[in-house]
Amino acid sequence: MAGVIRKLVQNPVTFSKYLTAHSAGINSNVAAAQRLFSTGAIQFQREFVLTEKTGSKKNIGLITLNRPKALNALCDGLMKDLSDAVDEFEKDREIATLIITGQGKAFAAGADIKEMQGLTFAEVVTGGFLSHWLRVSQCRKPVIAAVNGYALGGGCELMMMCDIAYASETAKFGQPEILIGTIPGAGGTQRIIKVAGKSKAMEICLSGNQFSAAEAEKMGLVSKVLPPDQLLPESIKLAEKIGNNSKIVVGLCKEAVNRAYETTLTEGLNFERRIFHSTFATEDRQEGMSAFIEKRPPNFQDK
Ligand SMILES: CCCCCCC/C=C/C(=O)SCCNC(=O)CCNC(=O)[C@H](O)C(C)(C)COP(=O)(O)OP(=O)(O)OC[C@H]1O[C@@H](n2cnc3c(N)ncnc32)[C@H](O)[C@@H]1OP(=O)(O)O
Repeated sequence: MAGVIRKLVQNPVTFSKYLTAHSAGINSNVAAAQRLFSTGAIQFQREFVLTEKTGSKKNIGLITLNRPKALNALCDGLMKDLSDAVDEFEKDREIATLIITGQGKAFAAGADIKEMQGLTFAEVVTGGFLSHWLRVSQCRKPVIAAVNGYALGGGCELMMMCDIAYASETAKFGQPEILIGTIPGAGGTQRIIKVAGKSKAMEICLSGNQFSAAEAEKMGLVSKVLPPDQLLPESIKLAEKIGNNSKIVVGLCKEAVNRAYETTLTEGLNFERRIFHSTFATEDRQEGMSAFIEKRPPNFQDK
């Protein structure tokens, strides 16, 4: 029974037809499927994105961009699915850390050129184009990009929206928009410069040249380069390490680090001090320090 339902839910269209067809009939199957969803035993498989709870405590939300035939080109549907998946894991109190990776030989080969090709200025200005794109950068929980292959254009920008990036030795990066008559539109001209400086940012954005994972690591775009078979296990290990800390304090720490992007050093230092003070209002700060003194591991309650 569970096997049948598992197959059905892996295809949302089939599943929704199934639910309709059986609404008046074999309701026990429907109820069983709903039970599996509600216990989290099965995650809803969207058209362009797979989600899975992983790690030894099942507290890591793994999101896999799943449009491999088009090298995970970021069409509107995929970005909507990605945004929904981030919503799902952000709401789930058990999930500590998110990981985004790609199916096949690409992380993402950029925005969908076929979808953009016919658009006019009026359509992109008035049509809410890019409206789903901010979701990853607005996630309160830490997000790790596990870059398995091409991260080009919007794919490189998506990686930079994440908090930490690990890359496979085979990954390729670049902002090739200039080669197709446009410019990066989701942070490429703004975020590379913060880590790599003006000369590198200009070189990357004006030439459209691809660069290797080793170069990305050297310029600080990714923090670790790994053999392909180690990419996901090492990303999960890092996500679990982060997940062992207090969720509330991790969220505050992420906010403080991100503030450095947006503000002056003096304002950033003031903000950091206030956030530091605010951790003293949490039970987890008390627990962490007590655990150290009592020479035992902390038992954080996310309070
Ligand atoms: C919805 C929000 C939009 C936000 C916009 C934000 C601003 C961002 C702009 C961009 O990202 S512009 C796109 C930048 N990316 C590129 O220019 C890369 C394009 N792809 C390539 O250069 C090559 O595909 C490759 C990555 C170097 C790989 O080459 P390879 O020879 O190995 O494979 P292909 O045969 O070229 O590709 C396979 C398959 O995938 C389709 N495809 C690849 N990239 C895209 C893409 N960006 N958009 C749409 N489709 C893509 C490619 O067309 C092939 O499919 P078929 O044509 O054979 O059906």
